[in-house]
Amino acid sequence: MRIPLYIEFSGKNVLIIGGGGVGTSRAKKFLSAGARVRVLSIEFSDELKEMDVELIKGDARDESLLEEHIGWCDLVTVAIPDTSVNDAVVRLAKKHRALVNLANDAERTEVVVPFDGEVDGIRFAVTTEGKSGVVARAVRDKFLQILREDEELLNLLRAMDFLKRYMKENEVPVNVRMKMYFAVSGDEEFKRLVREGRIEEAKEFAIKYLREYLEGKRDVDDSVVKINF
Ligand SMILES: C[C@@]1(CC(=O)O)c2cc3[nH]c(cc4nc(cc5[nH]c(cc(n2)[C@H]1CCC(=O)O)[C@@](C)(CC(=O)O)[C@@H]5CCC(=O)O)C(CC(=O)O)=C4CCC(=O)O)c(CCC(=O)O)c3CC(=O)O
Ligand SMILES: NC(=O)C1=CN([C@@H]2O[C@H](COP(=O)(O)OP(=O)(O)OC[C@H]3O[C@@H](n4cnc5c(N)ncnc54)[C@H](O)[C@@H]3O)[C@@H](O)[C@H]2O)C=CC1
Repeated sequence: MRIPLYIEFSGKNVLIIGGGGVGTSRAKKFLSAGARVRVLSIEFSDELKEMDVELIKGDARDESLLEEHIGWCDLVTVAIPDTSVNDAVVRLAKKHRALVNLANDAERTEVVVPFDGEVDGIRFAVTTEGKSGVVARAVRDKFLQILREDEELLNLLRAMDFLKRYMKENEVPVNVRMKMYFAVSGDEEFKRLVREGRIEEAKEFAIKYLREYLEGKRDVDDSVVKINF
């Protein structure tokens, strides 16, 4: 089963097999994340020729060539119509401990490159695992619209991010931090300030709440904490 992860790609080596439309879009994505990108292909798109990527002219059916470049990479993407090279890619990637993305075989791919979106620091990724890119795109757009219209949620993120940083900087112990996240975010006064977009006041309220708790002026029941690690 595949699980979602956000992985730092800067400094990682990515090999893309196939320099057509799909290979070019993958190259852009990994390059913008700071990866070193190498494209192995018979032909290259004009766009790729202008990009900061290494172009290796060759046929992926040549196994020694394939192994040389798979040995270099952390992740290999197959973006050619011919699925017959997939077996060799999967085998060599296993040998050299590289991750495999098969853009030409959604069922078999180890890594999925999802449709992703971001609104003011909230990131999400959507995949139908190959059932339909059109639908995954529509879901992505729907999520974007929902988040953009939810000013309250975006304000809550700003206030909660501030509270977390404040407590970590001030070395508030983790059990108290966990308690505060749930207690403060569930407090009616805090919620009202967030709803009304009064972020600075919400931040001040959160710090005051924390101080009162630490000074024993406020009692918070352990049951407010919704998760226990
Ligand atoms: C498994 C996966 C590969 C992976 O993980 O790498 C995969 C596989 C395949 N896609 C196909 C087709 C389409 N792909 C798109 C678009 C995108 N597809 C992407 C990801 C993924 N595509 C992964 C899972 C995503 C999921 O399913 O949820 C995006 C996000 C990222 C990217 O490609 O860089 C990119 C967004 C670009 C953007 O946002 O601009 C569109 C629509 C469109 O462009 O709107 C269509 C046509 C319509 C359709 O098919 O619905 C085909 C069939 C080819 C054939 O029939 O031969 C296969 C192969 C197969 O199914 O085996
Ligand atoms: N978003 C996705 O994940 C999508 C995936 N696909 C899949 O990706 C495949 C590639 O799509 P496009 O980039 O549009 O095709 P394309 O035909 O534009 O590009 C293919 C590239 O691969 C190169 N190539 C072909 N055989 C090769 C070999 N043996 N060794 C080295 N290079 C070789 C060609 O020179 C060309 O540059 C499609 O056949 C389809 O299966 C298609 C659409 C979307």
